[in-house]
Amino acid sequence: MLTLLQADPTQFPDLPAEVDSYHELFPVEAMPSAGGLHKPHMGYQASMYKATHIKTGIHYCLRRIHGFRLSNTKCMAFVELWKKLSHSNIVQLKEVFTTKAFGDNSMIFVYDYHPGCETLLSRHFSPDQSGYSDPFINDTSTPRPYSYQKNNLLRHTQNNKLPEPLIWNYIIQLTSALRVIHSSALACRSLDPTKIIINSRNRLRLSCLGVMDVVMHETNSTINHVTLIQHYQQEDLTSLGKLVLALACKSTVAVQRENMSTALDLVGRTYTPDLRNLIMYLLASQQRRSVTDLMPMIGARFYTQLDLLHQHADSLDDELSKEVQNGRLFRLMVKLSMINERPDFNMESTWSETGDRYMLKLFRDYVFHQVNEDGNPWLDMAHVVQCLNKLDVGTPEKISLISRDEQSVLVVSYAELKHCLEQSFGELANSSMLHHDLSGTTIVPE
Ligand SMILES: Nc1ncnc2c1ncn2[C@@H]1O[C@H](COP(=O)(O)OP(=O)(O)OP(=O)(O)O)[C@@H](O)[C@H]1O
Repeated sequence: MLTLLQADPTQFPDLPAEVDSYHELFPVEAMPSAGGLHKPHMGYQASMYKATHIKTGIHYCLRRIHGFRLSNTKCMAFVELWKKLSHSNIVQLKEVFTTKAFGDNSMIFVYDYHPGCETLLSRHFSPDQSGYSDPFINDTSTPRPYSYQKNNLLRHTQNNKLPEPLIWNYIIQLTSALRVIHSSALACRSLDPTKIIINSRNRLRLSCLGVMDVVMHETNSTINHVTLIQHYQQEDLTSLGKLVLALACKSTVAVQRENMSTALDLVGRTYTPDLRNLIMYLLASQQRRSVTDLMPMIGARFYTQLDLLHQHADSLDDELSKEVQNGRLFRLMVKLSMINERPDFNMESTWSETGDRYMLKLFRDYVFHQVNEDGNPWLDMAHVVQCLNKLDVGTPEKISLISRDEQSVLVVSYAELKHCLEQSFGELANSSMLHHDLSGTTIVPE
């Protein structure tokens, strides 16, 4: 449903009808009020839109960096690397281009669209979650007493403690993404709770990938970014440590330098030593760290995660197999409906009422228009499903089809009915201009 949302032109008069190969733009987040500015994003204003690809109809997420001129195309090498990177915990980058469609020079990053996601910040650190609002937050000049910070953090951790298995679940997903990113000689550079999206099943995805490489390359073109990658990768690991610490304390205040040791104490008291050790390792920025060193720390929790994923995949398989059956019956019903009571075909007004088609018409009555002894409608889904399945298979079982005036009875097998259906649909398909079925595959009339 979310993918079908369309913007109301009166509400968003400034939205262009088309941007490069995309149309039907819809702001993913509230647009700033008239005269207001979008939030700054590494020095640039940024906004997010859902959009539809004009040719394929596929939905994408466009991240627009306002007022950005690309004068150096060297950074596009990073874009190519990001485009090739595919992983279940990252939002796939599709393409990057510049556009004047918004009336300025904008840079557009096109990503896969994941409907119904929110950011990790809004899931776990939103201001309306009890205990998050910090009375000092709006007045940075007011000194924050140490005891206040400590008590506040204590209150947070005790009242809003996230279950430890959930935190390890996040760690496994995030390290999994970092592992492929770092092994592709790239760095995430935006590992913070506003740039990680999460769906209702706790699947995390790193978003905004590649933006820093383009924007920072541009503003700092003298620096050789390739030589800095290792440095950025180390920063990713520090950011991961901060993120896990913030999650464990359920507070972004925990990662402020002056609160860190209190926060680590709290983690030690609230969670297993393994979690604290992992955070300590990640925050030890004076030593060289690697994402692969985290694997032994995760240990057997990995198997738990794998088992949960397999269970989920099994339940999806079950659901999918039901849908496959539904699809099969749906196609059968479409064929029947296309034949039954067709007003005319090849100038023949009685085509659907004679021969094979007459039997199919009586069969339609037999399946869908049964009545009970009192003449009232008899609505039995199991009867419908059973009949359609027998028709699809073409069983030798015979049924009696009664004419509407009840003057004649035709005894016919499902195999014969199936033959009638295929013959009649074949005639229709042969004379239609488009020899395609509803799934887009060519119909070869039998
Ligand atoms: N690929 C995506 N598919 C669907 N929704 C997304 C996608 N990427 C981000 N979003 C959603 O778009 C919204 C805005 O994302 P954005 O990255 O701008 O976060 P933000 O919290 O507004 O951070 P910032 O203030 O730094 O821009 C968020 O609600 C996020 O859940």
